[in-house]
Amino acid sequence: MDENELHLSPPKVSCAEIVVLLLKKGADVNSVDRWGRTDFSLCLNKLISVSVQPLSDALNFGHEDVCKILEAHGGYDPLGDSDTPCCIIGHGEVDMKDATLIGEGAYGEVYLVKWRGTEVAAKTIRASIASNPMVKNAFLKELALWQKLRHPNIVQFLGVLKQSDRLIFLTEYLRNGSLYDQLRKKGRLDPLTAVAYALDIARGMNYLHQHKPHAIIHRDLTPRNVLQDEAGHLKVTDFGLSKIAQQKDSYGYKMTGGTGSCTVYYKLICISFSFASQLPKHNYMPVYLDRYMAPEVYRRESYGKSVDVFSFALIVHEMFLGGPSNREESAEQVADKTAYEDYRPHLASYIFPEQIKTNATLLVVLNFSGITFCVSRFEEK
Ligand SMILES: Nc1ncnc2c1ncn2[C@@H]1O[C@H](COP(=O)(O)OP(=O)(O)OP(=O)(O)O)[C@@H](O)[C@H]1O
Repeated sequence: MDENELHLSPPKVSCAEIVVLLLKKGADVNSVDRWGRTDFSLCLNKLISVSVQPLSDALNFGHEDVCKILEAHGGYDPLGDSDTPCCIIGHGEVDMKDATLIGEGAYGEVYLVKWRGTEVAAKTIRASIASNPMVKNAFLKELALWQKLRHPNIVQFLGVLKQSDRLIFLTEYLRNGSLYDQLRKKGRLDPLTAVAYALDIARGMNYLHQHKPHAIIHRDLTPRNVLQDEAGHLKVTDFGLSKIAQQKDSYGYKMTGGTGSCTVYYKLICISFSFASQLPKHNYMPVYLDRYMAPEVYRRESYGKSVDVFSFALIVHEMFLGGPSNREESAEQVADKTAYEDYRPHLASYIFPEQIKTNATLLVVLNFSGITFCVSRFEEK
């Protein structure tokens, strides 16, 4: 099928026509994707690919007609301000033959390498992903946005390694590995450590959410994407890269059940950086299902920054609990129950630290960090 056309039974309707129609119906211009998909065109889901920000997506795929319509209606490209190309590091500067393998994720392997006398992490992107020019382009745009960010709780991006055959980028190296590894080894964290970690993550996320001119939504905040430096501080990494996974789906990659090891809750501790309902919404269809996914994402509804708040709350819960309460269930089962049965993992009062329940200074500390936190009533069982 020509990707410019959707075969509705009959007649054929072009994407541009659908977009115009939906805008007339009052659809939010930043929620209509290049396929004309909005909340109320979900019936088209089976026919269409999925996208994140409509205008960036349309630009990426060269749908000029759709771009014009979206721009005329005030659509924006959150990546538009990242025109600055990624900092390129000459391949002679890093010897990949001397690289030590640190780990492997969905996109490729991660190595420890030396660059300018410093240990840094080199993330390789599988050739099967990077060899597609459109996907590579989208990836580089994301990296260009990342390269502009500077925050003590955001992993520092350093540059893209000039390699003809592969896509490799360098970030700072965090010696203590991921929060996921730590939780797996140690289990439940002591309350003060958990609070300190929560603040680190929240500060990093708050910085992303306050990014101007448009908020950066992580979409894939999990303990695997939170790394720890030698001093014990946590830093958030890999934001925005979940979009690339999404691209993978369009090219026939396998949807996985997710590797997330944990589960969690939402109502018990409701921690919000901001008033989620007032935030801009986007459509996003996840490829990797995981236990941290907000119900609206799983249900393919419009979403905003609050999806990260959901994942964040789950991580906080897990730090107190030490692991998922329903390990026996698959990520998909958990996501399904959360989205459609209003399931929220239980946090028993004997697990929930007394200090957190009663200690008013916690709220002061949280507010002091400039983040609006709201710790809701703890549900006793
Ligand atoms: N900058 C870094 N410094 C130190 N270790 C890192 C760094 N980035 C990644 N790692 C390690 O490499 C492993 C693989 O990372 P990667 O980001 O590729 O995948 P992941 O986050 O574990 O999973 P997924 O790709 O599904 O998100 C991580 O578990 C982490 O331990």
